[in-house]
Amino acid sequence: MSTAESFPPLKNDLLLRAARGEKVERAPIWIMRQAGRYLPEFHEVRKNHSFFEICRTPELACELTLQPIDRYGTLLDGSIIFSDILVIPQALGLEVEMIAGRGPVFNDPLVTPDDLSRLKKDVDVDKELGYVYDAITLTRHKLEGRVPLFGFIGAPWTLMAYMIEGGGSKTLSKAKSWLWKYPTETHGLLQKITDVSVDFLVGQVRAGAQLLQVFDSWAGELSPYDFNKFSLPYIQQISTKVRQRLAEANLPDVPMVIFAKGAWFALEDLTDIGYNVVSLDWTIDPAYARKVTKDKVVLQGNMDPSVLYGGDEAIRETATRMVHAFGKDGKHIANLGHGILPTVDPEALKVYLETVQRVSAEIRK
Ligand SMILES: Cc1c2[nH]c(c1CCC(=O)O)Cc1[nH]c(c(CCC(=O)O)c1C)Cc1[nH]c(c(CCC(=O)O)c1C)Cc1[nH]c(c(C)c1CCC(=O)O)C2
Repeated sequence: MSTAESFPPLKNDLLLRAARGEKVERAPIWIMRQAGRYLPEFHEVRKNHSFFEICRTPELACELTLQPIDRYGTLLDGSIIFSDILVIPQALGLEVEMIAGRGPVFNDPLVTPDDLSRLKKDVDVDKELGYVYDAITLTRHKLEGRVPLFGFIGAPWTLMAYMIEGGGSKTLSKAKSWLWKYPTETHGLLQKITDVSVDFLVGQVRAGAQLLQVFDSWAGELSPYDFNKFSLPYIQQISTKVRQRLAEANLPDVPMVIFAKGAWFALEDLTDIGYNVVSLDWTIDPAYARKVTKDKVVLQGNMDPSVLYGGDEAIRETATRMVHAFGKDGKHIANLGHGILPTVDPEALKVYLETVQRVSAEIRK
């Protein structure tokens, strides 16, 4: 395997500097789901391969990771490895398929704690998910240092919810019923996912990931009380243990980002659990977030992804307002408040990227 020393030198380190909380010349920008279905070049590749086949083929995962970087050039300051949060449930032994029009579907989701015996006992994460590491290493080379590369995972609560619901769900009532009916088994499952996640994130850094993001996409479905009990302790463990393990292995102490979608109530707690960056969805006002987080973390986000359907003028106006709201003193990584939607015009995203870069440079002069 390649060592960090053998990767091409980084030419644009704006995202890394901003994530560490340094004062930078303008807000860096990248977009959640920037490699995906809104790009015609994505569909060109996708029509010949299933989704998880792409994830498991490092050359294809690399090609898709690079598509937005090739298209937008210097308008993007970061990349994220093409993969999915559901590779961990797969590594634990569950079968997941991506069905057109429906999204992810588990063939045999967990129904009661008896089903936990179907999960693998000792998961050799490096063996099961080595294909992600290979994709990361290859991509670091092919990026040629243009921008840094994110690795990622789904948070334990979000993954547990998928494993029980068996796919998307409006209410998460099946997964939530576990919290109260089977609290002991729930904590056991969350711990198991956490342990695998720690190994997996360390492996991603060893393979070349320069930042890490944890997606707790379903955080906002929990009450504050249940979030504190069933999500927060595990995402905290992840940052603490990953940093310990990176130090022990002499690997770089990479910046970590937490995105707990919908969990506005947790904003203050999220500043104290070992993450450098807290990612905000669009329902949180940037000035409010700055006040609550007391400048302890870098903030990421947060334009409503649907504004990209609103025409160039609305995009410019909203993006400008957002950049001003996060302030000229920095500590902001621009993004959307959630992933870019699949039917957005790629030219609309370009307007957003251009506006953010221009306005944020202007106000910091
Ligand atoms: C919840 C979640 C998933 N996956 C992910 C999350 C967390 C982020 C979020 O909250 O949106 C994370 C993810 N999924 C994908 C990436 C790749 C990198 C990138 O952001 O560019 C990342 C970071 C590719 C993907 N993951 C998926 C696609 C589309 C697959 C296809 O071609 O059909 C892509 C490009 C499929 C996927 N994967 C998942 C769902 C619910 C779906 C279907 C619906 C949807 O796309 O939003 C699970």
